[in-house]
Amino acid sequence: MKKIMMIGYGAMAKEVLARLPEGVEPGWIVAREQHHTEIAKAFAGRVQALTHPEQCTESPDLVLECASQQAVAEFGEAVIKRGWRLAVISTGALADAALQLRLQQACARHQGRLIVLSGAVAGMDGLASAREGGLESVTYQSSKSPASWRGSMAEKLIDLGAVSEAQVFFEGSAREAARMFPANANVAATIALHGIGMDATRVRLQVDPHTQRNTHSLQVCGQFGEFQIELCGNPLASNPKTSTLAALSAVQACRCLVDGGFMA
Ligand SMILES: NC(=O)C1=CN([C@@H]2O[C@H](COP(=O)(O)OP(=O)(O)OC[C@H]3O[C@@H](n4cnc5c(N)ncnc54)[C@H](O)[C@@H]3O)[C@@H](O)[C@H]2O)C=CC1
Ligand SMILES: O=C([O-])CC(=O)C(=O)O
Repeated sequence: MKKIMMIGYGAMAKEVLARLPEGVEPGWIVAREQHHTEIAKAFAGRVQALTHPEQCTESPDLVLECASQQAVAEFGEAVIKRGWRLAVISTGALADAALQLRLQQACARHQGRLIVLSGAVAGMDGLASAREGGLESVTYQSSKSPASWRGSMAEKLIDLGAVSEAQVFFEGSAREAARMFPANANVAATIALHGIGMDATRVRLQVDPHTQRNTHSLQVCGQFGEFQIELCGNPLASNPKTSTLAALSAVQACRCLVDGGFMA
């Protein structure tokens, strides 16, 4: 049996835990203290609730971050320094160049591993391949419902209750998008990390009052030619900001632990 450590106990973490493949079980969940009683009840004491990964006295087969950019900053280095494998979904944390460097250095020094999950988007394999030949431009647009943008910086840039047509309210780099919209624009960072980087990747964020879905459009031009991808993702019922596919990418990483498959 493979044992994972989950960081976070929100919408995505619960979805992933509910879909864990046979042969994988949670051993530890790092969560805020107010969730510890809920965790004890949900797993009848079989899972240890922790406030920090360092409280774990064994070695998880995989540490899965499904929490926040802040959690990556808070715990990432400690996890990697123990030589563990850390798969992150809050990839926008790596828009902090100093943090990215610290995590990379920790990997090199301690034989740990940092895995960038593909999350809510597809095509990261092709984008990474295209980079080998040289990329000219990478443009990403995210389009979501007003409900998906509530509670984010979008509320300062546009009146979400008053939009009657799809409207772009932010244009900038992946680095800016990931830092300004930590719960909504991790995909921008994921694309940047597989492609031409945080500053050269162009990002547009749109609110569309006529959709319930999270649509990710990617346009890539380079020496290889060009490709476009449009992915219309169903959000999780428990969090309209978060696409179901993002949770499934974490489930797939867990499946690789048991079937020996390739973990991107
Ligand atoms: N890469 C991608 O394609 C995607 C990434 N995401 C990101 O995944 C993460 C999880 O998403 P959801 O579960 O939907 O969010 P959520 O808000 O439903 O749950 C997050 C949970 O993590 C916990 N948490 C946050 N920081 C923590 C910390 N430092 N220590 C312990 N617990 C902490 C919160 O208390 C909360 O329970 C978010 O950062 C989100 O932006 C979401 C969708 C797609
Ligand atoms: O789930 C999505 O559609 C994308 C998302 O929240 C993110 O990029 O952070």
